[in-house]
Amino acid sequence: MRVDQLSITQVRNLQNPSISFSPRLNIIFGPNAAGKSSILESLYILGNGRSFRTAKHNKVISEQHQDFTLFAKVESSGINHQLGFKRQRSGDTTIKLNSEPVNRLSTLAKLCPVQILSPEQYDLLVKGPSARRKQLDWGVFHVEHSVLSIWQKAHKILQQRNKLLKQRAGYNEAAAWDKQLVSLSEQVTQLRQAYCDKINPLFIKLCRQFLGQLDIKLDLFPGWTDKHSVGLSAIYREQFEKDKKLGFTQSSIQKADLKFLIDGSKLAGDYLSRGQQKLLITAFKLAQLKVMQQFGQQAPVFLLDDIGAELDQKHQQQLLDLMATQPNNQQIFITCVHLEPLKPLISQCDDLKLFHVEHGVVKEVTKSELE
Ligand SMILES: Nc1ncnc2c1ncn2[C@@H]1O[C@H](COP(=O)(O)OP(=O)(O)OP(=O)(O)O)[C@@H](O)[C@H]1O
Repeated sequence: MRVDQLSITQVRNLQNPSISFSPRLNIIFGPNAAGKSSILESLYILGNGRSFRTAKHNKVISEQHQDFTLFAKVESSGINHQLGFKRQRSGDTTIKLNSEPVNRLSTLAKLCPVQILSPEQYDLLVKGPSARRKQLDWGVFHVEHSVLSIWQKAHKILQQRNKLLKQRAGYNEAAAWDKQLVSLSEQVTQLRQAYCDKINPLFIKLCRQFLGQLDIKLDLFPGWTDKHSVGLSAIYREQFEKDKKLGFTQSSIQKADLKFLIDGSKLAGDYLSRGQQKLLITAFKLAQLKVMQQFGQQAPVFLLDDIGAELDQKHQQQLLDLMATQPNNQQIFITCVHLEPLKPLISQCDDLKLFHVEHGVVKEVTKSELE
Protein backbone atom coordinates (compact mmCIF):
# COMPACT_ATOMS: atom_id res chain seq x y z
CA MET A 1 0.00 0.00 0.00
CA ARG A 2 1.22 3.47 -0.80
CA VAL A 3 -0.08 7.01 -0.39
CA ASP A 4 0.91 9.06 -3.44
CA GLN A 5 -0.90 12.27 -2.60
CA LEU A 6 -2.74 13.71 0.37
CA SER A 7 -4.80 16.88 0.68
CA ILE A 8 -5.62 17.81 4.27
CA THR A 9 -8.33 20.34 5.08
CA GLN A 10 -9.02 21.74 8.55
CA VAL A 11 -6.91 19.32 10.58
CA ARG A 12 -5.45 20.87 13.77
CA ASN A 13 -3.06 23.75 12.91
CA LEU A 14 -2.28 22.56 9.37
CA GLN A 15 -2.80 25.21 6.70
CA ASN A 16 -4.63 22.86 4.31
CA PRO A 17 -1.56 21.33 2.64
CA SER A 18 -1.67 19.22 -0.49
CA ILE A 19 1.35 16.92 -0.49
CA SER A 20 2.86 14.53 -3.07
CA PHE A 21 4.82 11.83 -1.30
CA SER A 22 7.74 9.63 -2.23
CA PRO A 23 6.79 5.95 -2.67
CA ARG A 24 9.75 5.06 -0.46
CA LEU A 25 10.92 7.46 2.26
CA ASN A 26 9.34 10.71 3.47
CA ILE A 27 10.99 12.80 6.16
CA ILE A 28 8.91 15.50 7.80
CA PHE A 29 10.92 17.90 9.96
CA GLY A 30 10.46 21.18 11.76
CA PRO A 31 10.27 22.76 15.21
CA ASN A 32 7.97 21.68 18.04
CA ALA A 33 4.26 22.32 17.51
CA ALA A 34 4.81 22.83 13.76
CA GLY A 35 2.19 20.27 12.72
CA LYS A 36 4.39 17.25 11.85
CA SER A 37 2.46 14.70 13.90
CA SER A 38 -0.79 16.09 12.52
CA ILE A 39 0.32 14.94 9.05
CA LEU A 40 0.97 11.42 10.37
CA GLU A 41 -2.34 11.60 12.23
CA SER A 42 -4.10 12.33 8.92
CA LEU A 43 -2.36 9.37 7.24
CA TYR A 44 -3.28 7.14 10.17
CA ILE A 45 -6.95 8.17 9.98
CA LEU A 46 -7.01 7.17 6.30
CA GLY A 47 -6.30 3.56 7.25
CA ASN A 48 -7.93 3.30 10.65
CA GLY A 49 -10.81 5.77 10.65
CA ARG A 50 -9.56 7.27 13.92
CA SER A 51 -6.61 9.15 15.36
CA PHE A 52 -3.71 7.46 17.17
CA ARG A 53 -3.49 10.40 19.57
CA THR A 54 -7.03 10.79 20.83
CA ALA A 55 -10.31 8.92 20.97
CA LYS A 56 -12.11 12.27 20.64
CA HIS A 57 -12.51 12.92 16.93
CA ASN A 58 -13.42 16.55 17.44
CA LYS A 59 -9.96 17.33 18.78
CA VAL A 60 -8.58 16.66 15.31
CA ILE A 61 -10.85 19.25 13.68
CA SER A 62 -9.17 22.62 13.40
CA GLU A 63 -10.55 25.08 15.95
CA GLN A 64 -13.30 27.34 14.60
CA HIS A 65 -14.25 24.76 11.96
CA GLN A 66 -17.04 22.23 11.80
CA ASP A 67 -15.32 19.37 9.99
CA PHE A 68 -12.06 18.05 8.57
CA THR A 69 -11.52 16.40 5.20
CA LEU A 70 -8.80 14.14 3.83
CA PHE A 71 -8.46 13.35 0.17
CA ALA A 72 -5.84 10.83 -0.91
CA LYS A 73 -4.58 9.08 -3.99
CA VAL A 74 -3.46 5.65 -2.87
CA GLU A 75 -2.13 2.49 -4.44
CA SER A 76 -3.46 -0.69 -2.88
CA SER A 77 -2.64 -4.22 -4.06
CA GLY A 78 -1.49 -2.80 -7.40
CA ILE A 79 -4.62 -0.70 -8.05
CA ASN A 80 -4.87 3.10 -7.85
CA HIS A 81 -7.73 4.53 -5.81
CA GLN A 82 -9.07 7.89 -4.72
CA LEU A 83 -10.11 8.01 -1.12
CA GLY A 84 -12.06 10.72 0.69
CA PHE A 85 -12.71 10.96 4.43
CA LYS A 86 -14.81 13.65 6.10
CA ARG A 87 -15.61 13.95 9.77
CA GLN A 88 -18.03 16.49 11.22
CA ARG A 89 -18.26 17.83 14.76
CA SER A 90 -21.69 16.19 15.01
CA GLY A 91 -19.89 12.84 14.66
CA ASP A 92 -21.08 12.11 11.11
CA THR A 93 -18.42 10.48 8.99
CA THR A 94 -18.44 10.18 5.21
CA ILE A 95 -15.99 7.88 3.49
CA LYS A 96 -15.77 7.66 -0.29
CA LEU A 97 -13.74 5.26 -2.37
CA ASN A 98 -13.53 6.27 -6.02
CA SER A 99 -16.59 8.49 -5.42
CA GLU A 100 -18.65 5.57 -4.04
CA PRO A 101 -19.75 5.68 -0.38
CA VAL A 102 -18.07 3.24 2.00
CA ASN A 103 -20.03 2.14 5.07
CA ARG A 104 -17.57 -0.09 6.85
CA LEU A 105 -14.30 0.91 8.47
CA SER A 106 -13.00 -2.59 7.72
CA THR A 107 -13.10 -1.71 3.99
CA LEU A 108 -10.78 1.18 4.77
CA ALA A 109 -8.54 -1.02 6.93
CA LYS A 110 -8.22 -3.66 4.20
CA LEU A 111 -7.47 -1.07 1.55
CA CYS A 112 -5.05 1.10 3.53
CA PRO A 113 -3.10 -0.73 6.21
CA VAL A 114 -1.23 1.92 8.18
CA GLN A 115 1.08 1.07 11.05
CA ILE A 116 2.58 3.52 13.51
CA LEU A 117 5.34 3.67 16.08
CA SER A 118 4.84 6.79 18.17
CA PRO A 119 5.63 7.95 21.74
CA GLU A 120 1.96 7.27 22.65
CA GLN A 121 2.62 3.55 22.36
CA TYR A 122 5.64 3.19 24.58
CA ASP A 123 3.50 2.42 27.63
CA LEU A 124 1.82 -0.57 25.98
CA LEU A 125 3.34 -3.00 28.49
CA VAL A 126 2.01 -1.23 31.57
CA LYS A 127 -1.46 -0.58 30.15
CA GLY A 128 -4.38 -2.99 30.52
CA PRO A 129 -4.77 -5.99 28.19
CA SER A 130 -7.17 -4.25 25.80
CA ALA A 131 -4.44 -2.06 24.24
CA ARG A 132 -2.26 -5.14 23.63
CA ARG A 133 -5.22 -7.13 22.36
CA LYS A 134 -5.92 -4.36 19.83
CA GLN A 135 -2.35 -4.57 18.57
CA LEU A 136 -2.63 -8.33 18.32
CA ASP A 137 -5.95 -8.24 16.49
CA TRP A 138 -4.73 -5.53 14.12
CA GLY A 139 -1.91 -7.88 13.10
CA VAL A 140 -4.14 -10.96 12.86
CA PHE A 141 -6.68 -9.07 10.70
CA HIS A 142 -4.07 -7.93 8.21
CA VAL A 143 -2.74 -11.46 7.78
CA GLU A 144 -6.18 -13.11 7.80
CA HIS A 145 -9.13 -10.79 7.03
CA SER A 146 -11.68 -13.54 7.82
CA VAL A 147 -10.94 -13.19 11.55
CA LEU A 148 -13.14 -10.10 11.68
CA SER A 149 -16.40 -11.81 10.74
CA ILE A 150 -15.65 -14.76 13.06
CA TRP A 151 -14.90 -12.33 15.89
CA GLN A 152 -18.08 -10.34 15.20
CA LYS A 153 -20.24 -13.51 15.30
CA ALA A 154 -18.59 -14.60 18.56
CA HIS A 155 -19.16 -11.13 20.02
CA LYS A 156 -22.90 -11.24 19.17
CA ILE A 157 -23.34 -14.66 20.77
CA LEU A 158 -21.41 -13.58 23.82
CA GLN A 159 -23.77 -10.63 24.19
CA GLN A 160 -26.77 -13.02 23.99
CA ARG A 161 -25.23 -15.32 26.57
CA ASN A 162 -24.51 -12.42 28.91
CA LYS A 163 -28.07 -11.20 28.53
CA LEU A 164 -29.37 -14.60 29.59
CA LEU A 165 -26.97 -14.69 32.52
CA LYS A 166 -28.27 -11.31 33.67
CA GLN A 167 -31.83 -12.64 33.37
CA ARG A 168 -30.81 -15.55 35.65
CA ALA A 169 -31.61 -18.11 32.96
CA GLY A 170 -31.02 -21.78 33.68
CA TYR A 171 -27.95 -23.66 32.44
CA ASN A 172 -29.71 -25.40 29.55
CA GLU A 173 -30.97 -22.13 28.12
CA ALA A 174 -27.57 -20.43 28.22
CA ALA A 175 -25.75 -23.56 27.10
CA ALA A 176 -27.75 -23.50 23.86
CA TRP A 177 -25.34 -20.73 22.78
CA ASP A 178 -22.20 -22.40 24.10
CA LYS A 179 -21.55 -24.83 21.25
CA GLN A 180 -21.41 -22.07 18.64
CA LEU A 181 -19.54 -19.71 20.96
CA VAL A 182 -16.90 -22.33 21.76
CA SER A 183 -16.34 -23.12 18.09
CA LEU A 184 -16.01 -19.43 17.09
CA SER A 185 -13.78 -18.67 20.10
CA GLU A 186 -11.50 -21.55 19.17
CA GLN A 187 -11.27 -20.29 15.59
CA VAL A 188 -10.31 -16.78 16.72
CA THR A 189 -7.78 -18.23 19.18
CA GLN A 190 -6.22 -20.42 16.49
CA LEU A 191 -5.76 -17.40 14.21
CA ARG A 192 -4.32 -15.36 17.07
CA GLN A 193 -1.96 -18.21 17.96
CA ALA A 194 -0.87 -18.62 14.33
CA TYR A 195 -0.04 -14.90 14.29
CA CYS A 196 1.98 -15.22 17.52
CA ASP A 197 3.88 -18.15 16.02
CA LYS A 198 4.74 -16.03 12.99
CA ILE A 199 5.79 -12.93 14.92
CA ASN A 200 7.72 -14.60 17.77
CA PRO A 201 10.95 -15.55 15.91
CA LEU A 202 11.09 -12.14 14.21
CA PHE A 203 10.41 -10.36 17.49
CA ILE A 204 13.04 -12.39 19.39
CA LYS A 205 15.63 -11.61 16.71
CA LEU A 206 14.85 -7.87 16.78
CA CYS A 207 14.89 -7.84 20.59
CA ARG A 208 18.39 -9.30 20.47
CA GLN A 209 19.46 -6.42 18.23
CA PHE A 210 17.91 -3.75 20.45
CA LEU A 211 18.17 -5.27 23.94
CA GLY A 212 21.01 -7.78 23.83
CA GLN A 213 20.77 -11.23 25.34
CA LEU A 214 17.46 -11.04 27.18
CA ASP A 215 15.35 -14.20 27.20
CA ILE A 216 12.13 -12.73 25.86
CA LYS A 217 9.07 -14.01 24.03
CA LEU A 218 5.44 -13.34 23.25
CA ASP A 219 2.82 -15.55 24.78
CA LEU A 220 -0.88 -15.60 23.95
CA PHE A 221 -3.34 -15.71 26.84
CA PRO A 222 -6.54 -16.84 25.08
CA GLY A 223 -8.93 -15.28 27.62
CA TRP A 224 -9.32 -18.27 29.93
CA THR A 225 -7.11 -20.64 31.93
CA ASP A 226 -7.41 -24.31 31.11
CA LYS A 227 -5.11 -25.96 33.66
CA HIS A 228 -6.45 -29.48 33.10
CA SER A 229 -6.96 -29.18 29.32
CA VAL A 230 -10.68 -29.79 29.61
CA GLY A 231 -11.59 -27.35 26.82
CA LEU A 232 -13.77 -24.25 26.76
CA SER A 233 -17.11 -26.14 26.77
CA ALA A 234 -16.27 -27.77 30.09
CA ILE A 235 -15.03 -24.44 31.46
CA TYR A 236 -18.37 -22.82 30.58
CA ARG A 237 -20.19 -25.67 32.34
CA GLU A 238 -17.99 -25.41 35.44
CA GLN A 239 -18.18 -21.62 35.61
CA PHE A 240 -21.89 -21.32 34.90
CA GLU A 241 -23.11 -20.58 38.43
CA LYS A 242 -20.35 -18.02 38.99
CA ASP A 243 -21.05 -16.42 35.57
CA LYS A 244 -24.72 -16.18 36.55
CA LYS A 245 -23.83 -14.48 39.82
CA LEU A 246 -21.55 -12.04 38.03
CA GLY A 247 -23.98 -11.51 35.14
CA PHE A 248 -21.34 -12.05 32.46
CA THR A 249 -19.15 -14.73 30.91
CA GLN A 250 -15.76 -14.71 32.64
CA SER A 251 -13.88 -16.73 30.05
CA SER A 252 -13.93 -15.22 26.58
CA ILE A 253 -11.84 -14.10 23.63
CA GLN A 254 -12.55 -10.55 24.79
CA LYS A 255 -10.25 -11.19 27.76
CA ALA A 256 -7.30 -12.30 25.62
CA ASP A 257 -3.91 -10.72 26.20
CA LEU A 258 -0.56 -10.66 24.47
CA LYS A 259 1.98 -11.28 27.20
CA PHE A 260 5.59 -10.16 26.83
CA LEU A 261 7.52 -12.60 29.02
CA ILE A 262 11.07 -12.42 30.32
CA ASP A 263 12.77 -15.73 31.30
CA GLY A 264 9.54 -17.55 30.46
CA SER A 265 7.40 -16.11 33.26
CA LYS A 266 8.15 -12.51 34.32
CA LEU A 267 5.96 -9.81 32.76
CA ALA A 268 8.17 -7.36 30.85
CA GLY A 269 6.07 -4.42 32.14
CA ASP A 270 7.01 -5.31 35.75
CA TYR A 271 10.62 -6.18 35.08
CA LEU A 272 12.17 -3.96 32.41
CA SER A 273 13.30 -0.34 32.76
CA ARG A 274 11.29 2.36 30.93
CA GLY A 275 14.06 2.60 28.32
CA GLN A 276 14.10 -1.17 27.81
CA GLN A 277 10.31 -1.17 27.45
CA LYS A 278 10.56 1.42 24.67
CA LEU A 279 13.11 -0.72 22.85
CA LEU A 280 10.93 -3.78 23.27
CA ILE A 281 7.92 -1.95 21.79
CA THR A 282 10.11 -0.76 18.92
CA ALA A 283 11.16 -4.38 18.26
CA PHE A 284 7.53 -5.52 18.46
CA LYS A 285 6.34 -2.89 15.96
CA LEU A 286 9.14 -3.75 13.56
CA ALA A 287 8.31 -7.45 13.91
CA GLN A 288 4.65 -6.65 13.11
CA LEU A 289 5.84 -4.78 10.02
CA LYS A 290 7.94 -7.79 8.96
CA VAL A 291 5.02 -10.19 9.43
CA MET A 292 2.88 -7.95 7.23
CA GLN A 293 5.61 -7.81 4.58
CA GLN A 294 6.03 -11.60 4.61
CA PHE A 295 2.53 -12.92 5.28
CA GLY A 296 0.13 -9.96 5.00
CA GLN A 297 -2.21 -9.18 2.13
CA GLN A 298 0.07 -6.18 1.47
CA ALA A 299 2.79 -4.19 3.27
CA PRO A 300 1.40 -1.32 5.38
CA VAL A 301 2.50 2.28 5.24
CA PHE A 302 4.88 2.67 8.19
CA LEU A 303 4.76 5.85 10.29
CA LEU A 304 7.56 6.70 12.69
CA ASP A 305 6.55 9.66 14.83
CA ASP A 306 9.03 11.87 16.66
CA ILE A 307 11.95 9.52 16.31
CA GLY A 308 14.36 11.64 18.39
CA ALA A 309 12.02 12.06 21.35
CA GLU A 310 12.22 8.71 23.07
CA LEU A 311 15.25 6.67 22.01
CA ASP A 312 18.90 7.32 22.82
CA GLN A 313 21.29 8.07 19.96
CA LYS A 314 22.58 4.50 19.57
CA HIS A 315 19.13 2.94 19.34
CA GLN A 316 17.80 5.75 17.19
CA GLN A 317 20.60 4.96 14.76
CA GLN A 318 19.80 1.24 14.87
CA LEU A 319 16.19 1.99 14.03
CA LEU A 320 17.18 4.29 11.18
CA ASP A 321 19.59 1.65 9.83
CA LEU A 322 16.69 -0.81 9.80
CA MET A 323 14.57 1.73 7.91
CA ALA A 324 17.33 2.01 5.29
CA THR A 325 17.21 -1.74 4.66
CA GLN A 326 13.44 -2.08 4.23
CA PRO A 327 12.20 -3.53 0.93
CA ASN A 328 11.85 -1.06 -1.95
CA ASN A 329 8.07 -1.22 -1.93
CA GLN A 330 7.87 -0.21 1.74
CA GLN A 331 6.65 3.38 2.13
CA ILE A 332 7.94 5.09 5.27
CA PHE A 333 7.15 8.42 6.93
CA ILE A 334 9.43 9.78 9.66
CA THR A 335 8.93 12.95 11.69
CA CYS A 336 11.71 14.64 13.65
CA VAL A 337 12.77 17.98 15.06
CA HIS A 338 16.48 17.58 14.28
CA LEU A 339 17.66 16.25 10.93
CA GLU A 340 21.27 15.64 11.98
CA PRO A 341 20.81 11.97 13.10
CA LEU A 342 18.96 11.24 9.84
CA LYS A 343 21.74 12.56 7.57
CA PRO A 344 23.27 9.07 6.87
CA LEU A 345 19.83 7.74 5.94
CA ILE A 346 19.15 10.79 3.75
CA SER A 347 22.44 10.38 1.89
CA GLN A 348 21.86 6.61 1.38
CA CYS A 349 18.32 6.87 0.04
CA ASP A 350 17.74 8.23 -3.48
CA ASP A 351 14.00 7.89 -3.54
CA LEU A 352 13.15 10.24 -0.72
CA LYS A 353 11.28 13.46 -0.15
CA LEU A 354 11.88 15.99 2.58
CA PHE A 355 9.19 18.27 3.95
CA HIS A 356 9.79 21.21 6.23
CA VAL A 357 6.82 22.14 8.43
CA GLU A 358 6.42 25.37 10.35
CA HIS A 359 3.22 26.97 11.75
CA GLY A 360 1.20 24.37 9.86
CA VAL A 361 2.73 25.23 6.48
CA VAL A 362 4.34 22.30 4.63
CA LYS A 363 7.12 22.99 2.13
CA GLU A 364 9.04 20.38 0.15
CA VAL A 365 12.81 20.92 0.22
CA THR A 366 15.51 19.24 -1.82
CA LYS A 367 18.57 17.47 -0.48
CA SER A 368 20.78 20.22 -1.92
CA GLU A 369 18.83 22.91 -0.08
CA LEU A 370 19.82 21.21 3.17
CA GLU A 371 23.53 21.59 2.50
N1 LIG B 1 -7.95 21.31 16.97
C1 LIG B 1 -6.89 22.11 16.79
N2 LIG B 1 -6.99 23.25 16.08
C2 LIG B 1 -5.93 24.05 15.89
N3 LIG B 1 -4.69 23.77 16.35
C3 LIG B 1 -4.53 22.65 17.08
C4 LIG B 1 -5.61 21.76 17.34
N4 LIG B 1 -5.15 20.73 18.06
C5 LIG B 1 -3.85 20.96 18.27
N5 LIG B 1 -3.45 22.10 17.68
C6 LIG B 1 -2.11 22.70 17.63
O1 LIG B 1 -1.46 22.18 16.47
C7 LIG B 1 -0.06 22.27 16.64
C8 LIG B 1 0.60 21.12 15.95
O2 LIG B 1 0.71 19.99 16.75
P1 LIG B 1 1.55 18.72 16.30
O3 LIG B 1 1.52 17.79 17.45
O4 LIG B 1 1.12 18.25 14.98
O5 LIG B 1 3.01 19.36 16.14
P2 LIG B 1 4.43 18.63 15.99
O6 LIG B 1 5.17 19.39 14.92
O7 LIG B 1 4.29 17.18 15.81
O8 LIG B 1 5.06 18.98 17.40
P3 LIG B 1 6.14 18.26 18.34
O9 LIG B 1 7.44 18.26 17.60
O10 LIG B 1 6.18 19.20 19.48
O11 LIG B 1 5.63 16.92 18.69
C9 LIG B 1 0.17 22.44 18.13
O12 LIG B 1 0.59 23.78 18.36
C10 LIG B 1 -1.20 22.27 18.74
O13 LIG B 1 -1.41 23.06 19.87
